[in-house]
Amino acid sequence: GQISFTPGKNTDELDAKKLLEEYNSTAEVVWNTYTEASWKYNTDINEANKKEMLERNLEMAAHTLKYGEKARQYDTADFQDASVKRIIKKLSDIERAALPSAQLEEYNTLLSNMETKYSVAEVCRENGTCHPLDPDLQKIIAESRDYDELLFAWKGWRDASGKKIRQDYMRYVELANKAATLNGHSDNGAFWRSLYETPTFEEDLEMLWTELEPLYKNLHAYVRRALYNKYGSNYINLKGPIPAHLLGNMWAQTWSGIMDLVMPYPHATQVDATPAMVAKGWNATRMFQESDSFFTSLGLLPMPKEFWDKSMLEKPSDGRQVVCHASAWDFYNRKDFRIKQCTVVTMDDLITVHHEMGHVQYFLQYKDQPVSFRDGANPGFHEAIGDVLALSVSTPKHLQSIGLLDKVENNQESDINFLMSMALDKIAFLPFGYLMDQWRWKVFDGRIPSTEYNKEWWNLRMKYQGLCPPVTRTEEDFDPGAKFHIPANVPYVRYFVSFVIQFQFQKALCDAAKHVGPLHTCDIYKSKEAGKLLGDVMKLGFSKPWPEAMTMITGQPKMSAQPLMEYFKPLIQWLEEQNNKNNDIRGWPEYDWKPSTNFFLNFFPETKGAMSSHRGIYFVLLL
Ligand SMILES: C[C@H](N[C@H](C(=O)O)[C@@H]1CCCN1C(=O)[C@@H](N)CC(=O)O)C(=O)N1CCC[C@H]1C(=O)O
Ligand SMILES: [Zn+2]
Repeated sequence: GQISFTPGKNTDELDAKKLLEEYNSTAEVVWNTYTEASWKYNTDINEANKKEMLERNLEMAAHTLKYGEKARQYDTADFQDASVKRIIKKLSDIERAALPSAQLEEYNTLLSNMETKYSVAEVCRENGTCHPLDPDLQKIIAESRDYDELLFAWKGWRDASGKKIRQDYMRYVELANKAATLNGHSDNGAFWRSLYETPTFEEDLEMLWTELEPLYKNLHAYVRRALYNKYGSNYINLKGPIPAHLLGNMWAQTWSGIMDLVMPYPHATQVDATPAMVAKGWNATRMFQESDSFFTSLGLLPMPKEFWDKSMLEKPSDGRQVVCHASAWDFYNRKDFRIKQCTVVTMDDLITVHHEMGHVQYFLQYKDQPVSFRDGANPGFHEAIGDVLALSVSTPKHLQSIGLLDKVENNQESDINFLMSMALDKIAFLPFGYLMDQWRWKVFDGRIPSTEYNKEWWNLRMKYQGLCPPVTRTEEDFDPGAKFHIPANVPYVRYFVSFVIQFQFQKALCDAAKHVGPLHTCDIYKSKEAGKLLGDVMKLGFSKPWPEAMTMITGQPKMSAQPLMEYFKPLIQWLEEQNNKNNDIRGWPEYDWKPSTNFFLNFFPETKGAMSSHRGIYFVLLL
């Protein structure tokens, strides 16, 4: 047929293949050098390490620019090799390397400053003790049942973190958008969405949310009732939003921290393995070994020696400042893979261990792909792997088999207890996973101007999560900046995608493992068939469009909420009955209700406990 080509473009496929070989071998060296410098900075925050990391980042950008410009010379329309076409297309988007060098330096400096401010932020009491997020403030938010102590941690963290990066963030948005437009995108949000290669991506997400919202509203109503029983009508309105600091997590993104307040049947099987982990002297290494054993039980790959030698599995006690937010690292030399996690010995962190180990398993499985393909089929796939295995590990049966639960019964009440604990993480998360990038996409495309950053943040928190701030917020605040992924410039809708597809994967793997019975009781431990399904998809990396990978696992190419709804079916019915029995409405129509605020405590949190003393009275006299 007619040979089509763009005048002046190179259509020589062999040429292109040679270019890609050169790109791949040089990229491994440049990316490895940068990643080592980034690791050094993340595990020892100081000016020297920051300087080195920024320099290596510029070298990496120069490499991206050089090969990006070469890649753009090709017209691949008539190429035979689909992989060559796919890599040329990916290289042609050079992201931040498109910025003029002065702006690239400014951009990289902004990013490292924002992430550092977040990572070193702490909240100090009047008596001089200061609390970092990890582990102090997270522990208070998860364990305290004192409304004002929770407010101290919640407000303190936002004052110490988000508030401090608002200016940086405004400039970051400008530069991120400039880089995106220089690469042909309308804005940075459009660039982020393009990674899914799905023209109907936003509509697909909205449809999934529409299907899942009723589950969330039933859970929200039930939890609101439990919090009403605990904190009373001054602080909880049964027809209104829930104050955001009462859900057991600093961002109210998962609610398993308040399982004790919502436990359906206190006398049936317990589900929290934390006490047993502590009693049996588990430490971080033990938690990672347990996870490694689960992966290898499926026939997947063990962690290499470098992983155990070079990872940072606990918060250092030698005074070094580190980025504590857990993360998994690929060093792009096919040998070196690490996790950095300030691990604490809790069930919640055992789940995070599996999440991070899922990333490293993916790194290991695709390590022999060209660097351009060393990514998830889509970002949601990368987030789902570890969580799928954690669905099996979390079952009471599996926890008992590893000595973390003693009494396990097979009855309806125990089932409901288990499903409630899972719903507090998986269903509670959905609106948060969805709203994070709803906010950012609107910031990038200009629908949210910087004068309304915080107002629109709380509008979305109200609309999707049915939460309200416990104290008045203004545009002096910057609450989105109090969540790691915002200063760290990490997209978030990947987690919403993951929380949906991980149940599709679980259903498919449980079928492969010949599981019989309800989906929520499935434990794929030791199933080589399940492991093969997952391993074969991970080996592909980013080499094929994700619907092909989805079809390899589930037999069909689309995201679907059905398996998640099947998994939680028994609980959804139970919640409906409970909410009807309590005559509780679903939703928060009294959206402008506010919890009562104790004036002194909001402005003088240290006066907590000193209220009855002279100071309080003195203040009144002053007034
Ligand atoms: C605890 C977890 N840390 C992230 C993750 O593991 O995704 C870290 C930080 C940002 C990216 N990242 C990586 O490790 C990447 N290098 C992985 C990759 O290679 O793509 C995290 O942030 N989570 C887990 C559930 C919800 C969310 C949260 O806690 O809000
Ligand atoms: Zn992840």
